[in-house]
This record gives sequence, structure tokens and C-alpha cells, in this order.
Amino acid sequence: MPGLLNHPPFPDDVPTHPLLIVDYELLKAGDANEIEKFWTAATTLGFWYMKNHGADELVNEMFDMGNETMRLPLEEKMKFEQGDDGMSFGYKAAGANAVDETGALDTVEFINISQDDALAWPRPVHRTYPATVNARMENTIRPFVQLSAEVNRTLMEILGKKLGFKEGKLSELHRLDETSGSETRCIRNPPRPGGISEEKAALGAHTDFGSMTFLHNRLGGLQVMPPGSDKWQYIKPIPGHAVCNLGDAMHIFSGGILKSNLHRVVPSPGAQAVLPRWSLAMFTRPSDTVILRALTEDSALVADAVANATNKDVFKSGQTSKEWFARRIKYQRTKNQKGPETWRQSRGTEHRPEAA
Ligand SMILES: O=C(O)CCC(=O)C(=O)O
Ligand SMILES: [Fe+2]
Repeated sequence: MPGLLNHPPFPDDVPTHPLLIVDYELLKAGDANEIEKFWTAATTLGFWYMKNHGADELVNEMFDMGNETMRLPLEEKMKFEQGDDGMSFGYKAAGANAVDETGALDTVEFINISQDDALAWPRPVHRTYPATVNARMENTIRPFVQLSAEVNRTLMEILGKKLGFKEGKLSELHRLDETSGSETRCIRNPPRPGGISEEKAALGAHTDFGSMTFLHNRLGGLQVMPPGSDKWQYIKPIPGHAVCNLGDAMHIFSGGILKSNLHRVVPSPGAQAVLPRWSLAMFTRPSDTVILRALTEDSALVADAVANATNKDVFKSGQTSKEWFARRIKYQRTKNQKGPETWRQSRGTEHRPEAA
């Protein structure tokens, strides 16, 4: 069950990576210590736990929506498949994505619902969805998307201020009334009783494609590879704490000051492996037409960072947010794999060879 009040504990004998815990209420209140802690997290790993975000009830309802949707017959879900052309919205079956350059298959299934579709409901902007999604658009999905978009906007503005951007700069690049790749995703990874090699990724190593991710999970399985390390470490779920992270767009906008770290999902560790693993994310991405490049004219800090960067190319991608996103989605699709080169085309700001 997605609600999962009782489940086997996260094992204490696997390597975990500690994250800083930031309090959303304190951030909103402008607490200087909390903002400093948040800035440290954003500029080192780009991942942090966040409490007091106010989304827990809606998160539970979103997990119910995911469960209702995944229980539909596969044939029904496949009517709403993403397709192979680089659209993310819709259903993705297990095995539809590669997890590495050998073309190994992913094991997760998920449903992605576009922010634009949720906000404009019942008018479709990008596509239509299964009946289980439609039934919850108004009372569950739209409120969750609105709340999460506001959380992400608030966090981005705090970082924008620290970077020296004028107020509203990052909000302007993520307007709710402009189309974007922003979406909510509910993921199910099937149980792996008996264990399976931890090296077999359920969802391949990646950096997030957009700006800001607001993630909720109950069981272990999410791992990060911290900077300077070649080892994967689990992020231990903490009840009531979201895991937030930055994506490629914020890395690029900030000239690399903000981090978009490599992560992946593997089967839940230890006794948790007998249960399906559910996770829920809200991905805030820039508006479709925004060009992904460092905002050097808007901040002396960013201009300096780019001037000192060894790899400057990533800070002038020349691609719009829509192109960047579609390219990454398209070239991870199993059907499009023609060898390691295809996989490499799906990459974002990952620079580590082991992520290839
Ligand atoms: O399931 C998780 O914990 C993380 C999922 C993820 O990284 C993603 O969908 O981008
Ligand atoms: Fe991710």
C-alpha cells in the first residue's frame, strides 16, 4: 500500500548520506540561520531534507491516485503512454527507459501529469490521462501541483536573492501561465523479494532535467553519488520530511554555483525489498521557451563563476528548456537506443564517466 504506516525499517547496515534539514516555515519567515543552511545544501550537494512543508495530506492522496492508476490493466495504461518522441507527460511502463549505455532496462513504472494540464483542467493543454487521474484532478492533483509549485517558487526566490538576482527573476522564468515541462510523477518500483544486486538500477543514474524537485518517499532506494566520491549512498527516508533537490536548469542559470547532483533508484534495501516502493515528485522546470544559459547579466557572482569555470560549454547550452527536456526524455527511451551514443545524447549536466 502506498500509505505504508507500518513497514520494515530502513536497515542500519547500509551506507547512507546525511542531508541538512531545512525548515520551510523558518525559510519563509526569513530566518537568517535557516537560509544560510539552505544555501550550504544548495551549493554543496544540491539535496536537502525539508520539514514543515504542509504537503503531507495531499502527498497521501497523490499516492492513492498513483495506486489507483497503477492497478489499471496494462492495456489501459498503455493508451496513455509517453511515446518515443520526447514527451514526458503520460504513463511510462517498466522497461521503457534504458538505465545506462548498455541499454539495460529500468524497472519502474510511473504516471506523469503536466502542471499545465492540472491547472487548466478540464481543458487539456498537452494530453489526456487515465480515468483514475481525471477523477482526482480537481481535488487532489491540482491542489498538490499548486502547493508544490509555490514551495518550489519560494525556494528558488531565496536562492535567487543569494545569487544576487533581482526579486522575481527566477519566478519570471517559471511562470504558471506559460507552458513548461513541469509535472508531478508518481513512481512504483515492484517488490524484489530475495534481494537483487544493488548495482541493478531501477531508475538509472541521472541529474534532474529541470530546476527544482520536491520528492516524497517512504522506503529506501534513492541513492546519491556525493561529489568527489565514486560510491553510491542511500538517502534514508524520514517521515514528514521531503527530499528536495536542484536540477540542471538551476546549475546552468547559476553558472555552476548551485549543484545538480547525480542520483538513481535501486531496489529498497534489506527487509523493505519485499514491498513495492512508491515515490512522488513535483518537478518545476523553466518555461518551454527559456534558453538554458548562465544568467551572467543578472549577477556578478554568476558572471565570476562562469569566468572561472573550466567547462564553460555547459553554461551556454543554446537549447531552450523544451528542447533540453525533450532530448533527455527521447534518448533514454529503450526503443530509441542504437548504442552508447544514444544514451550519451540523453545526458544533462552529468560529467562523471560512471554516469555515462
Ligand atoms: O524515486 C525516487 O526517490 C527518485 C526519483 C527520481 O530521481 C526521478 O524521478 O527523477
Ligand atoms: Fe531524479
